[in-house]
Amino acid sequence: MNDELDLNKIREKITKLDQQLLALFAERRALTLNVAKSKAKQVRPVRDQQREQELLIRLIKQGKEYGLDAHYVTSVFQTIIEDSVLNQQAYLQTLANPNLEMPSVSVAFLGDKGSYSYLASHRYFSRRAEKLIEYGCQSFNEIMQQVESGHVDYGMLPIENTSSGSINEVYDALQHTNLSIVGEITQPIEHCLLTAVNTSLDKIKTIYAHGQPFTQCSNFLDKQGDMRIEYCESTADAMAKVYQLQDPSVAVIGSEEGGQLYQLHALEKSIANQSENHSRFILVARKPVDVAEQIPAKTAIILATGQTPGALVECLLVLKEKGINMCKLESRPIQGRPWEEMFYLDVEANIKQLALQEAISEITPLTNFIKVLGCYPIEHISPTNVPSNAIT
Ligand SMILES: C=C(O[C@@H]1C=C(C(=O)O)C=C[C@H]1O)C(=O)O
Repeated sequence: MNDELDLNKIREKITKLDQQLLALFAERRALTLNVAKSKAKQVRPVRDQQREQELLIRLIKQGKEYGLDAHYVTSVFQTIIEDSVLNQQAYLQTLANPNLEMPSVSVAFLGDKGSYSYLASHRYFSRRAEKLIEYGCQSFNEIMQQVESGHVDYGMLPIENTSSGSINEVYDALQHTNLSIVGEITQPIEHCLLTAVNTSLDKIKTIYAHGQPFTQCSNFLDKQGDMRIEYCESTADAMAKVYQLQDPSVAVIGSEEGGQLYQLHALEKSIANQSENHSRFILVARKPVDVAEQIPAKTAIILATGQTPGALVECLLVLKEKGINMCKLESRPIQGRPWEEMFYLDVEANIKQLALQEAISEITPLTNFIKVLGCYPIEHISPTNVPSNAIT
């Protein structure tokens, strides 16, 4: 056969090219680490969106010469840049906190292998530690206790989801802990219906899952008619159970990636109510971290105001006056004090910034209680857009 159309030969060439691409990705990554070292010396911000935009416009133009679509080139390079920025941030964080540089770290999370918290932990530490010691827990309180007692270094806790909202249990646990928030990560949640054996949707009679995925897939479940629902402590527990049963009438809601660890396969994909389904996780530790000046930071604060009219507004006005952006406001009841609320605020500022320190000093007398829960690098990298005339 003509060599050009010999499938095995073509695939061999593709395999070789892919390997070369990987080597080039790694070489680029190493160069961007040198960029981070240079920025550390000059105290320049990690992100330079003007440089990113120039680079994207040039690549789109060059891509067109190779017959490559502008959207394809943009999305590939946005992913590469996101990795480069996050890697530089992780490097600068270890410079600012030399004690964080450890060959192995231990992390407690909800569930076992395959849970969304497990996937988030692995993704978070893939840039930060060579070895991850996993500690699966049965509840959020157990995670907190494991970190508080020094049994593990970190705890990974889901705090909000784009479709089901805030995770109240975690907010409540934060009221009673001395742990600090030291990091965050946003994990795409891609719910699938997974089964252990070959089967079809009409045969499924029982679904195992954690409460959160149930809420997030309510539209899909409503359409399925009569199905028994078995609530589990975690997605990983649910997956282990379904693997053990090897039954064509049972299924579990979980990620395809997590399911692979239990030899489960997807019967239905993308079953969440919202197609863009993400969970934000926070990482807690016994000691706070310093956030390097070159990195955008977020500070989490909890406070309780008196029952006077406008007390919260007064606090928020201080932030406005200091030019500090609040990116989240959540309220939760205070146990034992009916109708009183604890407010959780996330602000886009570093606790080392004078403006935030002054704001906290001015807010304190307006409150009955105030505590900084932690200051940590913003892990979300919004992609730099290119002008539409560069694409067309
Ligand atoms: C590598 C740099 O840092 C960041 C990452 C970039 C990249 O990966 O190309 C570009 C600009 C910066 O946002 C740089 O400043 O050159």
